[in-house]
Amino acid sequence: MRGGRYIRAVTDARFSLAAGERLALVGESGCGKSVLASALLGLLPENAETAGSAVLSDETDLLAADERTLARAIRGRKVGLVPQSPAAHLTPVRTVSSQLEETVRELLRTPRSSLRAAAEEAAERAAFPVDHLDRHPHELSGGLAQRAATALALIGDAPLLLADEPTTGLDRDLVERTVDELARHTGASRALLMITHDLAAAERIADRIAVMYAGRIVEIADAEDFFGTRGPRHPYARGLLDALPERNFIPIPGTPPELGALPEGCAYAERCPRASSECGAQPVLVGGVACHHSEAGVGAAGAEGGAAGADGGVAEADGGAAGAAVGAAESREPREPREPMESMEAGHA
Ligand SMILES: Nc1ncnc2c1ncn2[C@@H]1O[C@H](COP(=O)(O)OP(=O)(O)OP(=O)(O)O)[C@@H](O)[C@H]1O
Ligand code: NI
Repeated sequence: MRGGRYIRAVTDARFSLAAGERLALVGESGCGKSVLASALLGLLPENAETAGSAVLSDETDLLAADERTLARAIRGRKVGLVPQSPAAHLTPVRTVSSQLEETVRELLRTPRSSLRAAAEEAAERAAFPVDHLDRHPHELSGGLAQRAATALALIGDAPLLLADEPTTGLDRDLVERTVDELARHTGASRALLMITHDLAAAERIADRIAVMYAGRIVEIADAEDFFGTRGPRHPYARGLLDALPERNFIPIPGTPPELGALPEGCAYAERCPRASSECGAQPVLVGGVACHHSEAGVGAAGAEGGAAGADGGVAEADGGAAGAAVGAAESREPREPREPMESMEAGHA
């Protein structure tokens, strides 16, 4: 960071993503979600450092790839990005058609004479109205700009879509429409990593939920369990759900810690109703939760603390071995459900 400060924006992020799976990464502002996404796309600033790996099923390591490989072979082709702010992502001075045509030409090598038809096809895929193709981004509503950006993200037929806050600033109706459209574009063989602080949007779309706090994934769970009767197991995740207006509407007291001044132990301890002296030691993610006092969940009493593996293969399949990953299938063929994992860590210098 400026002034020579070094912060670890993301630490020990471990997860897998199977072909066609939809994972929502949730957490409060500033917890490191976008840094994680940027790391996967090779879009971190020059002075950022990463460690570990993020491996696709064809063994491409997103963290090891150089800029040339990222630009030529990965972005758009293996990982499609649905941006946070479509209006800012689209080029203001060019029509939607010309931007689609350019991407079609680049990614699909479509001959000049067929570009317009290919752009129309790309538009239709994302439900962008063809009669708006000759408009400039500022002439579009928020929803249509989002569809234009989604159309661009889908052109390369990448097996993984990465959407960073795709619903920011949209009203509830539009949030639901956007999320449903993302669901339509993913799930068969195309996986989705959706970053959001909107838990309702996450619930609507995700198969699994990863909760991030102060740069770490503190819980990863099947969405059904997380939002259902079992509920979240990490006190922070529980707090997030309890804070929802449609649930208990009880905000979590306090604020997240500065990433530059994290405690040695659990970063949530100072806000946590369950904190004890044990929390001075960093809890590791075991069985899908990183907490010394994790909630056992309904009907599973006793899966406390260090009861590693009390939950069998729930947590990230690799049983807590160091390693994280994004695996997404390369082809449309069905794949085995879980990809191997490697570890990943990203920090800002
Ligand atoms: N380019 C950068 N240089 C220095 N620090 C950065 C940079 N980008 C992000 N950070 C820091 O990394 C931390 C994580 O930021 P990040 O943008 O990933 O949060 P986020 O979870 O995506 O939040 P939001 O929900 O607000 O988008 C923050 O403390 C932020 O200040
Ligand atoms: Ni962000």
